[in-house]
This record gives sequence, C-alpha cells and structure tokens, in this order.
Amino acid sequence: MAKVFQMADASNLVTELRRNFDAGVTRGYEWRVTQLKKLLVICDKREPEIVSALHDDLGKPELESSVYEVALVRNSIKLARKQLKEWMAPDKTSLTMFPASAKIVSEPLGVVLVISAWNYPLMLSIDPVIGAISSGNAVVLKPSELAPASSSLLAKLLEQYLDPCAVRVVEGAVTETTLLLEQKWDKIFYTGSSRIGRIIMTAAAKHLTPVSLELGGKSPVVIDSDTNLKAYNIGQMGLQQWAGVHFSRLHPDNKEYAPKVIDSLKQELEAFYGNNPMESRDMSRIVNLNHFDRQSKMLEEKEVFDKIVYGGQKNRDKLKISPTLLLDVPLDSLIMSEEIFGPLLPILTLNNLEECFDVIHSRPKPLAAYLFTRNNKLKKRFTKTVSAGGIVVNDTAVHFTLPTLPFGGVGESGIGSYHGKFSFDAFSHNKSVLFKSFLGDSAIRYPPYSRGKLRVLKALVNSNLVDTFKVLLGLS
Ligand SMILES: NC(=O)c1ccc[n+]([C@@H]2O[C@H](COP(=O)([O-])OP(=O)(O)OC[C@H]3O[C@@H](n4cnc5c(N)ncnc54)[C@H](O)[C@@H]3O)[C@@H](O)[C@H]2O)c1
Repeated sequence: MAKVFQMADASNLVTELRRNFDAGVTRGYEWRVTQLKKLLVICDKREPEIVSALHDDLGKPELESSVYEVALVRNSIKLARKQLKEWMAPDKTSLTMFPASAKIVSEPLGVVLVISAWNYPLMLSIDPVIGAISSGNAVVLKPSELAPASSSLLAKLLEQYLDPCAVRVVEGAVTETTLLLEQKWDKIFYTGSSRIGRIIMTAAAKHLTPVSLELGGKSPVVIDSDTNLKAYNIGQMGLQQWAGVHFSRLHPDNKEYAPKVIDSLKQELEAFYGNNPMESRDMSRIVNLNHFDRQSKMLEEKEVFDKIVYGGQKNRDKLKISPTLLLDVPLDSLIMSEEIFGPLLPILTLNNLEECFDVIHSRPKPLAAYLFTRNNKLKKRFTKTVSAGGIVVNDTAVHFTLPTLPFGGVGESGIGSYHGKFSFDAFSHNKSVLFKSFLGDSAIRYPPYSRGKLRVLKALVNSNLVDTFKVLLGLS
C-alpha cells in the first residue's frame, strides 16, 4: 500500500529542496540544460506510454495526444534549450553612469510549486515545469488526481529521468494539495478553476507567496454575419475543445443567418464524428461521473432542454455526451452562467454588436474571446473593446501554441502568464544591481542641507538623470 502523504512529508520535502536550492544545485546553466534535455528524452522515448495514459484518463485520440500534448511540450523544451543562454544573460542597462554601472539580473525565485489540471494533463504539468527549471528553481509538481494514469506516469518518468535533488512529483487530491499549500513556497503556479484558485491565493497570502493563476471561465465567440462560414468551420478547435460560451451577432435584416451557422456546424460535426458520434473513436469522453452529471444537469434544465438543435445524446456508463448545439437558451440558465468544459455549445442570436459587448461586459473577463468576421473595422473595435486574456480573430485557441505570445487570463480568468520567455519570467525575479566605485561622491546630497544645495539638486533632478548622477557622484 502506498504511504500516506502527511504534513511532515510536505515539510521535509520543501526543507530538502530548499537546502539543495540554497547549495546552488539548480542555478547553473549546465544543470538547467541537462534537465531540459532529459525532459526531451521523455517526450521522444516515452510517447507511446504518454498517449496510452491520456487514453486511459480521457479517451483522448492518439492524434490529439501526440500533437496537442507531446509535440507542443517538445517545442517548448526545444525553445527553452535554444534560448536559455540569452534569457539568463543579464540585461546591462547602462554604462553611461560611469563610475557606476547597472544591470538587471534574472534570479530564480527558489522552491516553487506547480499544481495542474486534468484536461491537458501532460502539457499543463510540464510546460510550467519547463519554465521553473529554465529559471533555475527547485520544483514540486502536483498533477491532477482526476487524470490518475497521467499523474502516476508523470511521477514515474520525472523520478526516473530528472534530478531528484530539485524536481519532485507529489500525487494526490485535496488532502495532499492542502498539506503542500501549508508550506512556504517562493511561487505557486496553479492551473484550474477560479473557485479553487481563490483557495490557492488565500493559502499563498499567508506567506506572501507570489502566484500565477491560470484559471477558467466562459470564453465568448462572436460570429458576425459577414463571415466566411467555410473558414469558420475550419476553425472548429473550440468545438473540439468543448469549452466556452458562444455568442453570435446576427445582422438584423438577416434572420436567416442563425440556421445557416447551425447547419454549417452540423455538417462539420458530422464530417468529424460521423452520424453516430457516441461511437466515434475520435471523440474524448467526459473525465468522470461528477463532470458528466454536472453537464447533464445543464442540459436537462427547464427551458434549456427544448433548445437543443443538434446532438444531446448521453451515455452515463461510457461517460460520453455527443456534441450538442443549443439555440437561444435563457441568459440566466446554468449553461449560460457556469463554465461548461464539455461538448455543449449554446448559441445566442443577438441583434447587433452593442448587444454582444453588453453580454460580454456583464460577465467576468474571459480567458479568451474569439471573433469571426471579414469586417476590418469590426476586428479593430472588438480587439480594442473586449478585455480578455487573449483574442483570436477567425480561429480559436491557436494563440496558445505561439510561444511569442503570453498565455494567461485577466480578472477572474487569471493572474500572470506563461509560454516561451514568459514562462522563464514567471519563475524569475528581475534583480536590479548597481555597482559603484569608491571614486568621487558629492557632499551636496548629505546634511547639513542648505538653500544652495536644494537649488542645485532641484535643477539637476529636473534636468536629466545622467547629469544628476554625475553631480551626486562628484563628477561635475
Ligand atoms: N487557464 C488555463 O490555461 C486552463 C487550462 C486548463 C484548465 N483550466 C481550468 O481548469 C478547470 C478544470 O480543471 P480541474 O477540474 O482540474 O480544476 P480544479 O480547480 O478542480 O483542480 C485543479 C487542481 O487543484 C487541485 N485542487 C482541487 N481542489 C482543491 C482544494 N480544495 N484545495 C487545494 N487544491 C485543490 C486539484 O487536485 C488539481 O490538481 C476549469 O475551470 C478550466 O477552465 C484552465
């Protein structure tokens, strides 16, 4: 029987990692690169096991696991390896302050905790770990217990390949996470729901620990009637991901447009999963009974059930819900007020853009907002008016794959961001360092103060910083 993880285990773990961090184990370039290389070996050599674990947990098709989990993680590791020297190099801001010089040094925060979610169990765990290692931290990963096969595989692989002095995995659920949260960390990086995000932030506040919170919520999609529906169909990543709330903006004179959007979505879903999506091997299942029942409840709600225009089949034993489209459900229904995180797509018919903005603004700021249109003015207005973690026009979710873009939420959808260099920054402190020689100093900045000193200093401060420094350093 596995040993029960207790308070002493959590405390000893952090003490041990802190000792190793303080001894400098993780700070050097070589250690960081070695760990990154080992992560790459995991991706290259153990992909079949990863794909199999993701299938056990979520019924995830091989293509989705190989591309959206393993390949994306592999790219993140490669980028970090390639850029690491550059990221680590101090930013030498100014030599003009001779005989003082200054630079910004990126220093690791220390011992950090990464808590991840179940829907992309590999990527949401390893991507932040790449950032933590690249910045030279010791790290503990707590994967989601709702994806148990992936969690135990991550524990096994990280133990086998990475340096146990500084990289550890703790498996478990609320009890284990709560024990971990009692400890003093130098950063907590959390991916999950906004509800638990509040618990994480409260625990972090006790030690004044900084947090990154990658949270959820409802992400709106606005479909303008001036849209190439064919192109819209190509961008159905949103449907495949089963997340979000979708609004359509319909031209007032074109009431025909809603059925067109729905027909086009139906066609595309049938092309994806055939006539019997419940039997399709390309469709993941719902993660567990709780989530199945939660989504069933949304569908069965009064005034929602009869709004189903496509799909709606369910199989509780197999944890499958078929892709389901709903038209014009009430705004105060469960499906429109809670995060869905499943294959249900409510579509609202709205009369104009103002109404779209009103609905979006009446809700917490989303992780992402999407717009489908050919209209350039509308694109500009949307990107300017809508506050969201990220915006994609004429596609969904692809901003996640671009390491040059920070990925994260705003308001209730999250705090902080990551990916590429932003992951390195998320786990680093920008330390200002100023070196001064003993050459020269000016009595003007010291007491006893006088009107003369005040006049000169004011003039200098109002003029230019470099001259001010020169005077203060006794150089002019
Ligand atoms: N912003 C993003 O990048 C992103 C990505 C994926 C998922 N999400 C969000 O994550 C959520 C789905 O994932 P989930 O169901 O795993 O989220 P969750 O919040 O239930 O769980 C996430 C993690 O928190 C831990 N946890 C759960 N209850 C806890 C408690 N009481 N105290 C301490 N820790 C606790 C879990 O063990 C798990 O590791 C959705 O809201 C989704 O939008 C966000």
